[in-house]
Amino acid sequence: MSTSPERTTDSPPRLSRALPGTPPAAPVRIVHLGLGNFHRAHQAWYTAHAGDAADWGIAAFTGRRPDAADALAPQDGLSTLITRASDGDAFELVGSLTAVHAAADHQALLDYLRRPEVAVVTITVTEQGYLADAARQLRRTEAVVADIAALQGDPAAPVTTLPARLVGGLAARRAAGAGAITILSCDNLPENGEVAASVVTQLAQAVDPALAEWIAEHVDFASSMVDRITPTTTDADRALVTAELGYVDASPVATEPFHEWVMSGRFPAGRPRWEDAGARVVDDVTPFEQRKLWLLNGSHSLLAYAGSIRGHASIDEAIADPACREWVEALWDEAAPHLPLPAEDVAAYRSALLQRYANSRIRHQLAQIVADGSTKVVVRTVPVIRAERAAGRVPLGCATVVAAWIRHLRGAGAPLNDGGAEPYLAVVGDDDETAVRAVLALLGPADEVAADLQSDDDLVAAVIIQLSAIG
Ligand SMILES: NC(=O)c1ccc[n+]([C@@H]2O[C@H](COP(=O)([O-])OP(=O)(O)OC[C@H]3O[C@@H](n4cnc5c(N)ncnc54)[C@H](O)[C@@H]3O)[C@@H](O)[C@H]2O)c1
Ligand SMILES: O=P(O)(O)OC[C@@H](O)[C@@H](O)[C@H](O)[C@H](O)CO
Repeated sequence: MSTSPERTTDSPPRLSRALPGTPPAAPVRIVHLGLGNFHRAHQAWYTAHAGDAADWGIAAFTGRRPDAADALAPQDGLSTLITRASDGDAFELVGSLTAVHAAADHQALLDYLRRPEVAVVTITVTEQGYLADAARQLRRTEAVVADIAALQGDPAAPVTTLPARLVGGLAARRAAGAGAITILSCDNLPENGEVAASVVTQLAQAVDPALAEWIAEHVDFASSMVDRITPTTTDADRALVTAELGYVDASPVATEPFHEWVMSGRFPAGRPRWEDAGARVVDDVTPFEQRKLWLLNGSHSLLAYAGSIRGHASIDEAIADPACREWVEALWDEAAPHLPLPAEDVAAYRSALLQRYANSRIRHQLAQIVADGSTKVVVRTVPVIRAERAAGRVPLGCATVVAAWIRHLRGAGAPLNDGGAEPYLAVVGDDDETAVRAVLALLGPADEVAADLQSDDDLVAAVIIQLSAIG
């Protein structure tokens, strides 16, 4: 669908539902937490394309700062999706956001969750937003401790962390007798539904064990693998929308044509017919998650750290560098044998990824992808390192990710942007061998089934070699 409202004045009008040709607002039946670009290119797009879209409006809340709600409220939640193929752009007005709110508008969140017709809460708050450690235990940060105290005093008290916002909302739903609901994570985390369940349940337990019991009986924590490369918006994107469509959109979103959503959940209160837009509901999302996290996100991290150190600014530039391409292929060769999917599917996925990365019109900035390595490297790379070492091989591609990330933590390449980097920053300044062993100790401590990575001399040697090989 391409929408081009008539131009009525010399200065272009602001996008809003008052413009001709804009879709009507649907009743709110979905709440979203983490109103960012990806939500609008993905879940909001799928919802707009469901056959029953007219019944499913979204009330979206930002994760922390109010900016996205401030930009979208004056335009009634509408935004323009620019689907950016390698040979041109297509424009579409996405109208599934019925209401937008700042995260601080906690009472609005409680109000929505009290409504029985609200059936699904979707989440895109980044990996760090879950406040889970590697063992999925809720991190008792200052903000979490303050939120627990606030909810113990009053379940409707304003809170700030994702687990507490959900617990407050579920307490309101329980008190209103509004019944079962699905919480559907759409972040790049393995078993993201289980992670959400774990942090919400632990926080609820600390607030009120009876609420935790209610949650166990009434809340369906669904998992999903989500995919659509969606960079941050540029001024050029905004100018393009005005030039092409004749209205001012303060916050359009540019994205690639490819999109994928594979989910697993029970959806006791219903859901839109997302499969009409290509989504798949499966029993077990794990193979799809592993394929995406190890191949796509793992190579994105590699390209972001190594590529920016080598002077590149975006994914398309980095993948055109033969050295980066070789490391990416090595990483994929290491991950592929451990994916529980047919070899031909994995090969097709790899070749599609190369085409997606080469789309120079997307210009996905490495400075965006480098963020939060302390949470991302561990889930994207460590499982493959362990599987390859168990098979008796030294994984050079994975070693390159770790080496490039250490160089990044030492100040090379794109600027560091990682709230969880502290423990790593404390050790990367040492000599190479000490630093590599200390980083591997943090990334891969011993557990019941696996040895610690820091004592693996062959792996340590490979990472040290790659520290200089990156250039
Ligand atoms: N952009 C993509 O290509 C893409 C693709 C697949 C999955 N994702 C997932 O979506 C997430 C968001 O991506 P985006 O492009 O929309 O980013 P964005 O920066 O546009 O939006 C991020 C949202 O998360 C919130 N947030 C950030 N850190 C938070 C924290 N610590 N606690 C609570 N809320 C927090 C922000 O307030 C904002 O609402 C990613 O981290 C990833 O897990 C993104
Ligand atoms: O969004 P993040 O920070 O988890 O990871 C950065 C990119 O790897 C990611 O956004 C991908 O582009 C995306 O996952 C593609 O679907």
